[in-house]
Amino acid sequence: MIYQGDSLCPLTWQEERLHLLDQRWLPHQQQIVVLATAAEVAQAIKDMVVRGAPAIGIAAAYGVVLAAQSAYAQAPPHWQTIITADLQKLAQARPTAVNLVWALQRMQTHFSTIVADPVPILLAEAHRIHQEDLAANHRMGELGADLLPAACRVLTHCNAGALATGGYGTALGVIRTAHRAGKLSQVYADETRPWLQGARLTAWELLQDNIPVTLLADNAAAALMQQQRIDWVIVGADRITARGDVANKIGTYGLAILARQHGVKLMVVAPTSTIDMNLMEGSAIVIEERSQAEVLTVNGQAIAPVGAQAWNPAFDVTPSHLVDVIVTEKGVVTQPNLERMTAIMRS
Ligand SMILES: CSC[C@@H](O)[C@@H](O)C(=O)COP(=O)(O)O
Repeated sequence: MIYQGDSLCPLTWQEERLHLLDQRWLPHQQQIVVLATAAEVAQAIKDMVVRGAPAIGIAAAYGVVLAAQSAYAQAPPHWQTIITADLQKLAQARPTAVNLVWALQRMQTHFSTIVADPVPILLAEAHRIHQEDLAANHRMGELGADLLPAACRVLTHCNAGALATGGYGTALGVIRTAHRAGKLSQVYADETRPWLQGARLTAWELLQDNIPVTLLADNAAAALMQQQRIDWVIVGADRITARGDVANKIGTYGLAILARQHGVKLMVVAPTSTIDMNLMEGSAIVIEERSQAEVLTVNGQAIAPVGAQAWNPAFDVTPSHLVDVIVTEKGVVTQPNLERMTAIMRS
């Protein structure tokens, strides 16, 4: 297991290498993968060894350090030209989470000022991106928990926890803080088919912190809300547009509709690095489609007849009018729209 201070963390930089806690094998095995090249980092992001929007961004930042390390060793004056292909590989690893290109752009802002060995400067920036994300999560945890009533019953979807971020988590950061404050009476987690982030990662992560969790098959959420057993749905995001439309794990949109129908509130918790002010409409967000095998098999075992096909979008888009509140590290946006999103980004 990897820790940042007292926070579980999916990745760390040690001895000039990126170490990842391999999320494909949790909760049964805790394997660490050690990566030495940017191409390996891009592949690890594609394969979901590391996943979750902020964690993907942080991993990509360290990927740039690995690219620069190798390019500078090869031909010092030409390192920036040599790493172009690596930067492209990293940028294309997964399309939906904007944190990936956000982190790459942030790393590249230093390129024009670097005159000698780029590694110390780029490594310092990657560490900063990581630490800022951790701090943002703690802040969002406080802001989000403040919005919850006493004895609150919450439902979360996918894994927007320490494992998906630089540590502590976004949606799970709010749940952690609220739990510590004694404000939660029940935490439900959707199993989150097909990759089972909820069953495998969220349930594991919460139990590591001794936070009791009740797992739901995704299709049980409607009945739970109908029985008035949920007060807030709390989720993370992969990309939020300028008017507040939210791309997040497939199934979030369905939960948002259910929540509105049953008078349940929807909270989206995401750092400003997840907000893409260049896009207005959620329909413009590129939604990753993953392999059919993720739906047709479980643990490598077929669960459907040979010949069945599957559609496997990794994310969906929830329109802003179904979102009650977006919590960022800069503050809270209620009933998000362009004006309010612009104001928070400028604050
Ligand atoms: C803080 S993580 C926010 C999102 O990235 C999370 O909710 C999510 O959808 C993760 O999807 P994944 O496909 O596991 O990378």
